[in-house]
Amino acid sequence: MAEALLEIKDVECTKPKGDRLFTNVNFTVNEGDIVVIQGKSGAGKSTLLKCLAHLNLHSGDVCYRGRTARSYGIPYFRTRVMYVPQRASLLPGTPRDFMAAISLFGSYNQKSSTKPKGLSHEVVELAESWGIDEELWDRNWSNLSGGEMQRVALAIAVGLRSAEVLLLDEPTSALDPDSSARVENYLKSQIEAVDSNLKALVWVTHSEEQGKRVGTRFLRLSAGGVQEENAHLDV
Ligand SMILES: Nc1ncnc2c1ncn2[C@@H]1O[C@H](COP(=O)(O)OP(=O)(O)OP(=O)(O)O)[C@@H](O)[C@H]1O
Repeated sequence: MAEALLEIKDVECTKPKGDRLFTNVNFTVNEGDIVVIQGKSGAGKSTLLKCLAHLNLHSGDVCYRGRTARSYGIPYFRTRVMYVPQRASLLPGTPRDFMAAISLFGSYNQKSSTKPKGLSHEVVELAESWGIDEELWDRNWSNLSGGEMQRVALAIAVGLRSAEVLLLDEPTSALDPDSSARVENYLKSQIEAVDSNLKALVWVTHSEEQGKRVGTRFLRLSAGGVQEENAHLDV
């Protein structure tokens, strides 16, 4: 049986005003999984991803390879279980600044002999293969289009090769169908490749078609928790 990468146990989250958003969220993410999460608008899908990355207050446990985030140290944990936001426009500075900052966590794959400095080129090349000109790395995030932001943020998340699980929040919502297909195919190929650092994806999407194309498992989030379905859900 595949090793559990993430175990989510009794996760519950309340809104800032105290109303409960969701409770009783339990599921496991295994190597090779592309877990598609769907649910009504406002159900808390983005919030759930942030809880999994320890970016949002919650109760319950999220264990990565059998250990809590605190036992690893939260910054390190976040480089292994990495949240990729739908919009990176609120980040300060440029994508190049951001990549340098997260490289400083020293979280690149310890098994690899490649240092973060060398990885930068790989990240830029990956983004280039998705149509991102190198000039964009030195523009402020706020001056990139939505689709450019998404591709740059994804290229950093994948190309740094520190993450084993990516938490993808509608990662291609601003992309045209061709760009979206390129990103989907690349991510799927990474999960299928035996030598890839990337082992699983948790993917929030509103697109039924995209869910069918990428998903290996399907969860629906509601206030009472997540429901796993054998086949793709109709939204
Ligand atoms: N910082 C915040 N302050 C107050 N309320 C918030 C905050 N963040 C999220 N919410 C509320 O929590 C609920 C869940 O939001 P969330 O973005 O997680 O839902 P979602 O399922 O991802 O929605 P969508 O499908 O529309 O993107 C919404 O009612 C939202 O207004």
